[in-house]
Amino acid sequence: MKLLLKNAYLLKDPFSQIQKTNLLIQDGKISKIGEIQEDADQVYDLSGKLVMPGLVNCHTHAAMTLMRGIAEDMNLEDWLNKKIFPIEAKLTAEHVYYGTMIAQMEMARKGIVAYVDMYFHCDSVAQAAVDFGMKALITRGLVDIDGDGERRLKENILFFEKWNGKDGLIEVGFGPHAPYTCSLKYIDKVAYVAQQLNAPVTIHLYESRSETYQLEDILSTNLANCKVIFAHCVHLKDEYIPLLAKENFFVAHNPTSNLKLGNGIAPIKKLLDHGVQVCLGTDGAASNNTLDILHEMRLATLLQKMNDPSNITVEQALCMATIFGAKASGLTSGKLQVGEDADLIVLDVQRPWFLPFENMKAHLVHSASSLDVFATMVKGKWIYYDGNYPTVQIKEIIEGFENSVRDLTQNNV
Ligand SMILES: CSC[C@H]1O[C@@H](n2cnc3c(O)ncnc32)[C@H](O)[C@@H]1O
Ligand SMILES: [Zn+2]
Repeated sequence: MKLLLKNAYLLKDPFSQIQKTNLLIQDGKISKIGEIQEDADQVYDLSGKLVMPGLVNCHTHAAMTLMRGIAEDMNLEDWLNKKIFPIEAKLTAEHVYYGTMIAQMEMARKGIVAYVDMYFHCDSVAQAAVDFGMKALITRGLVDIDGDGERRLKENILFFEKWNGKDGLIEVGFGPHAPYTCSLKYIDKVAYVAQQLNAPVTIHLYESRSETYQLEDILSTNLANCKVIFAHCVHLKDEYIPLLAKENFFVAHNPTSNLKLGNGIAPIKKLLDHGVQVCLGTDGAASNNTLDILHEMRLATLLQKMNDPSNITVEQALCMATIFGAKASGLTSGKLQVGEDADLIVLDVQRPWFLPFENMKAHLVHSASSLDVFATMVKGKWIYYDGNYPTVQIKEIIEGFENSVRDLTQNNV
């Protein structure tokens, strides 16, 4: 299958100049950029539109769309213990499928091509990603404080064997939840298994003020040898920052969730200055309440500028949302060049807030909103195009989602 995207403005990566050009996409990959004479099966005239690398959401719990708006104005501890955990105890595979589907529809609408998930009923998450055509690094959330950690780890291993690499869309990793729900011994064991399987790990770290464990202890486990995405890192002691500057470590910054749950602002400027690889996440829809990486990119940037506007540049912001997220997730390249998967988004830039055109990169960070996203493509397939979701039956999904919410909230509100 050959697709021709004609007359588009192209931003190949955060550091390149925008140029007007054409892209040929063949069998899911970018096969040519420039003058194209070849015939294609489908031709799209993208005059007035900008094509750029798709955004990556490096920390979420997709199915928590089911709990969006259910617990507002609470701190992390009460939010989790009083509201979220009791509802999650009732989750079924079917609920997670529909919750994940709705999350994916939202993310695709907002220009996200790939996400990193930590949750339960992972077969449902993976099935939803494959059915929708979105890329996902999926981890089984692992906890051992209740003595049932081994069973969960076995489940994660079986899930790895079944789904890792599926359709070039799915990567499977391991998700020890946090140092306050996992013993050091358990984190060590999970990381050992992940290392043997060459699988990535993601874990919540230093999200709230009450998290006072020692980073040296966490990094004395096998985690040090794994590719790890540390979500949050808000309450890091200064001396811990250099310990995270490693090729195999990434920090997923979730500014909206951190503010909304009253946890504060992560030291992103300091992390970047020390060479830590920072990417962006939304966290779940129950603590955000949107799944919008363009919004996170702008908020992250503004928060770091609070004391000094030179703290973070337009290019750094775009890198966090694209290339760094791509590298952290391992799902996509974050760049549009020949030979790469066609994981891209199309923005309608014929709007007053994208003028003057010359300063487009700044507009992408500081003026754009997700409503400017016109289309989203993963591996050469449109998963969102001008108001439509070509891969799914929207009515059936909304019905399944609404039934799931009804199941979960009966006798609970
Ligand atoms: C064990 S599966 C994932 C687990 O994480 C919970 N969760 C969602 N958001 C957060 C957050 O901000 N901090 C800590 N834990 C979070 C989710 O509800 C699942 O139980
Ligand atoms: Zn989280």
